[in-house]
Amino acid sequence: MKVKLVEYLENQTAFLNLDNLDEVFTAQKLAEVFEVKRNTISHYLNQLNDEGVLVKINSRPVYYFHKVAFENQFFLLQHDFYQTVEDLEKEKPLFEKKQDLFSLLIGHDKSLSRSIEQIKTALNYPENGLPVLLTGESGTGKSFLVNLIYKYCIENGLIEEKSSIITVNCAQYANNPELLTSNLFGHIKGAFTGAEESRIGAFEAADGGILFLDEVHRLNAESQEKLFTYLDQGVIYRMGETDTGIPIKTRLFFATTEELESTFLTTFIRRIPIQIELPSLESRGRNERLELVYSFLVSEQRKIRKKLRVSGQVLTLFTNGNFNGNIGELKNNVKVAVAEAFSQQHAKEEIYVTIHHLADKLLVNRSLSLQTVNQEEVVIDEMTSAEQIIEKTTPKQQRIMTVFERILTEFQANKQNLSVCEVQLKQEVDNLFDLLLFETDRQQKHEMLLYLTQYIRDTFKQMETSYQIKFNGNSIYAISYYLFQRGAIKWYPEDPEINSLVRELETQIETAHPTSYSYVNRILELCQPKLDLDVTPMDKIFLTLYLKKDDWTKELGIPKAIIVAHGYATASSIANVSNRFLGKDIFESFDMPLDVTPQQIAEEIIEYSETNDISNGLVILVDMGSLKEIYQYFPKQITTPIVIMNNVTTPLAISVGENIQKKQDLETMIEKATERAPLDWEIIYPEKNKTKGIITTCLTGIGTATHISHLLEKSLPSYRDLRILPYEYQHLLTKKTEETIFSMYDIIGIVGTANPEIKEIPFLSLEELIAGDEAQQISSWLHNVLSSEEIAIFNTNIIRNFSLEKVIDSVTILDTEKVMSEIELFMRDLEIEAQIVIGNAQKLALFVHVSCLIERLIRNIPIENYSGYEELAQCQKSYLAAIKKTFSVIEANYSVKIPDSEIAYIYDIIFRKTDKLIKDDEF
Ligand SMILES: Nc1ncnc2c1ncn2[C@@H]1O[C@H](COP(=O)(O)OP(=O)(O)OP(=O)(O)O)[C@@H](O)[C@H]1O
Repeated sequence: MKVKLVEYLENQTAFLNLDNLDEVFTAQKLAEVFEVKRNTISHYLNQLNDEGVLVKINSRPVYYFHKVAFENQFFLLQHDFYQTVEDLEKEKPLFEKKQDLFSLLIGHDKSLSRSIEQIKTALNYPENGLPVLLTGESGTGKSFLVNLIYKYCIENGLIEEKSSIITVNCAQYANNPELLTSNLFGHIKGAFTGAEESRIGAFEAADGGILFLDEVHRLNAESQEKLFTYLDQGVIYRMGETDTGIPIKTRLFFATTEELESTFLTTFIRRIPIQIELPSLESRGRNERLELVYSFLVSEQRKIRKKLRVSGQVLTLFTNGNFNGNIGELKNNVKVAVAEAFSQQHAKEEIYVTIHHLADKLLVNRSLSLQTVNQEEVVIDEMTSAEQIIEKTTPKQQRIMTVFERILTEFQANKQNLSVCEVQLKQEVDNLFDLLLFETDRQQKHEMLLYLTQYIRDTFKQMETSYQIKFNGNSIYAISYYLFQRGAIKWYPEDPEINSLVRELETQIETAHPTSYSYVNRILELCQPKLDLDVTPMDKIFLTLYLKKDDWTKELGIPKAIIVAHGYATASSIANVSNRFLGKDIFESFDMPLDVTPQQIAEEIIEYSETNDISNGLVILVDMGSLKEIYQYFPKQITTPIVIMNNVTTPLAISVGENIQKKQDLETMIEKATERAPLDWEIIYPEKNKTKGIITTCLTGIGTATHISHLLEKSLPSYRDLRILPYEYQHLLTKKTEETIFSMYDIIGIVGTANPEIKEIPFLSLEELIAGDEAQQISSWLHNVLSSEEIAIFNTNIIRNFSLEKVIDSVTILDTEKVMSEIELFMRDLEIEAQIVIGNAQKLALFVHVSCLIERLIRNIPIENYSGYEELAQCQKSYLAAIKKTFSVIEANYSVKIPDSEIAYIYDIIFRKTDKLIKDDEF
């Protein structure tokens, strides 16, 4: 009875109207429906309310409805009990989710969102829509998608309800091409031996509906020809009929698992304007794979009708497994595992799926050894939906969404003028991040969180080195927690009005804080591939508002100031209060563990000074400990005066901050501070001897520069007196030795993929290093740093570590062997096409550059600007065209598109290196 009652209410709730609540939701009416006493029903209803299954509205009469069904249909509810409908309506979000049939597709809001947009465009195209070709490996959901399209067409009145969807799998007719033609186009009597009657084919059967040709690359010649006639003229000819064509209106969908390079497909593709590639399971994000697993488990639970408990390890293996048969194979594996568990435990109340029920293949999978995120086990009963499981594992998501909605509402209410409401928006974001910081239990050693924090920390370090900035220590945690909690948020406004509101806000934020915005973009760009992020404008808005600072730039001409204190938030709160009081972000803060040693404090400060422009001095406020102890660890490379003061308090920080703002000299500042209260202080003046450093750099960004630096570090026998410093190429190129790094270190050389042309500093190109001829050059830089034995070791290591394979292997995630053979092919084609001979050095450079380039394209972060492109394009049209043409090998193999800017960089590598600009007419 109780189960029936839930089922009944679940169905009814889907039709609930809050403005006019139906009496089927009252105990009275339900008692009538179930033909039991009102008291009995009331008892069950209240019990189900206590269990959180039903929501109760305590008005007159009292209403009960199904919570999950309500949430699926309308909006999320925070409680199970409300005094009135109005109370409940207060939780109604500003922007309701719009559902359509395609939302049944997992990935509709992620990997498939662009494809669904394209499909809708094709379907709604005037007259009869446009034909669409779906490509993708087996099991990626091509048939599933076409069936949904059919339902969508009916639901939206694009085709009539009675019209059909006809599917023909062309591969099934491999041995009987005639039959395929006849089945598709029909035949007239006598068309071939045995054709005793005229027959219609699939085209005619699908007239007014949808025709889906699966494995279309197996179409025989005759059918191809007939298909082209249909595509060009809209008529078909039955077999044996040449005169009268039959006009047909069917919406055509094709699918193929083949690469689009066979001759037939090439001719065919020209006639099909829309091609959609369905992503392989592996290329879908982790969250999306998890969603698929949950939804398959839920549907299995519905079949066995028993409580299903699934171990975390099983979920991890399903999510990370290697399934060549993609979603189809994953689905089968889930089915088999549940069936296996069920057959062993069918007498039990609850079926527990563990790794013992998995196919062996899954267990030998590499994923088991990968220390990736471990899922928590889930329990699924008849009331659990896949969305619920996802939601349960990520409860804070809702808050993030609510804050985002509030921000949008605020922005809208202020006539979309950021300058008027920025303070409130910033406040909202700060509160949210504070909440995430304080409510996310740091002890909760969630693998994912640890991984995220570590990765964000590394990313920040990278950014700090390349941009010479310093992030607040807390922001590493705040951003990691944000990304952790935000996880798989699916909500992204589909409503065009809200969408444009979001864009408008993003644009205004970008205009108001271009530097912070560009840092945020860079952070997200660096994190996106590693963290499986689905970056939305919401992230950019949140993070820019959170991180924005007025003094990212260096031209303030005042000393930098930091507060270092023991305790979880002591330093950051003094810094926060002081900065707010001073109206400027004067202080950075370092929260140190209680047991930190003076040496660690010194190291933290040294690191800060390495990555920040401290040429105007550095003021350090600490809370305790002997200053002498701290500064004895300061190395020789400090080139600027440093002030250290002890016993930091908020009033002291404010006083120092005020003097910093007034640009007082350091001695005066100390004098003023000591007037307030006695305190210990020290000033350290710089010595001349700086630590030596080698810069690594790369045209294509700091990522590759960092990889190169690791290889160099690995080659060094000791790392004591030499630092390897990855650095942004563009900064070196424009600022040369004015960059702070040169005042911090005695730079003895630069290694990289492009020469930043700094006169005073020797440069060694990566390809020279790989070629090995110039290895001595780098060791000659090291004479004063390493002993001769160490140099010998270094030389051997360099030869080993800088082999071409090693370099490519370490700079990209690609399959080195495969990518090398493709680049080789590309270079050969290019030599033929452009009638040139590419020198060995350029070849080495191309190997490294192009493999990084392929990876960038796969990750969708190409370099999009190339200064002077117009001019280059005019003078070197044919060479650029030749590169572009030969590059199509790589484009096709990786399904990527290469932008003109990247072509220009390749041009540079091949031609500019030789320093002779070849005129087009020589070509
Ligand atoms: N986006 C999706 N969301 C939920 N289920 C999906 C999705 N895509 C595919 N599936 C499921 O995966 C299974 C395999 O999909 P489908 O048979 O459509 O693949 P296919 O690409 O047509 O494969 P083949 O080329 O082998 O015919 C289907 O049972 C479908 O239920």
